[in-house]
Amino acid sequence: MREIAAEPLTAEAFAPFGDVLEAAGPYDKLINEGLCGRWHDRARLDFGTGRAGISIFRAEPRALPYDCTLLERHPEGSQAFLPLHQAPFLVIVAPDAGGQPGAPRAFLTAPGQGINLYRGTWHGVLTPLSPPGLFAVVDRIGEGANLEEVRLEDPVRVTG
Ligand SMILES: NC(=O)N[C@@H](O)C(=O)O
Ligand code: NI
Repeated sequence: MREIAAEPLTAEAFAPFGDVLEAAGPYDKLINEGLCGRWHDRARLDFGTGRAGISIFRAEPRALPYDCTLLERHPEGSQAFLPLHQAPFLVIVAPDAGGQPGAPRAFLTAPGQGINLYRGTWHGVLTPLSPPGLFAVVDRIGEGANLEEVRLEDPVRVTG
């Protein structure tokens, strides 16, 4: 069993895997009569031959240390997880290594952060760490297979 420590999620560290969505730094536009900041167009969405869909996920909370036994990717589209709460959640990603996941990395979100996984990024499934585990998910709706799963021969234990 490999062991890795979860890192704080930052846009820089996550850049090879996707976007971090947060109201951080100066807003791009002030709208609604000056009553709303807009952090504009902050994610690289890609739905290939499909279309964008918004779904609601209610995922069972897990606990740290967390044993990750499966990684997956969506070859046909990006996937964004936008928490409908302010609780941190766990994000596990990995680079591609010849069509298989490479060395995994784990990130702990700050309250209010969401993520957008780039099309084809290896990742663990949605992993909340506290109830209610509610998220809006923006991903591809379309024909054809869009899920590749790899069960890890050497699971990864993620510590806090
Ligand atoms: N399968 C599904 O809709 N969700 C996963 O892709 C996930 O990353 O949680
Ligand atoms: Ni996924």
